[in-house]
Amino acid sequence: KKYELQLRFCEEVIKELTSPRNWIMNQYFTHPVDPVALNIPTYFQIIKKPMDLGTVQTKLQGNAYEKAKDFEEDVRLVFKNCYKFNPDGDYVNQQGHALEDLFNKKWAT
Ligand SMILES: Cc1ccc(Nc2c(-c3ccc(O)cc3)nc3c(C)cccn23)cc1
Repeated sequence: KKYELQLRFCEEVIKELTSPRNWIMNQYFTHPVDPVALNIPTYFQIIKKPMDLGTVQTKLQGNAYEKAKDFEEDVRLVFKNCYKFNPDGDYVNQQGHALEDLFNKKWAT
């Protein structure tokens, strides 16, 4: 029972993070980074564990997360990758922090 409730909460949170209402912030994080499209050939040398919020949502729907902690870890990996690749002050970095703030607010409730 407890597990289903946790899972439903994760669904609510990922829905909010990927909502078109938050497109300004989340557009960089809802799909896997495409190093060819973005002309960043070194991306996979810098980012060893790529992750994006679309993949998190697919994993959640496919029951790939044993517990909420595993879900949280993947969400935080998206932000960690963003800060590693996009230097402090860069626009995409700032959008990552803004989206992470939203996540922390929802996750803490
Ligand atoms: C030359 C250059 C510099 C910065 C970026 N960042 C960036 C990223 C990105 C997101 C998450 C992430 O972990 C890494 C990169 N996504 C984008 C998009 C969708 C458009 C423009 C820039 N974007 C792209 C190319």
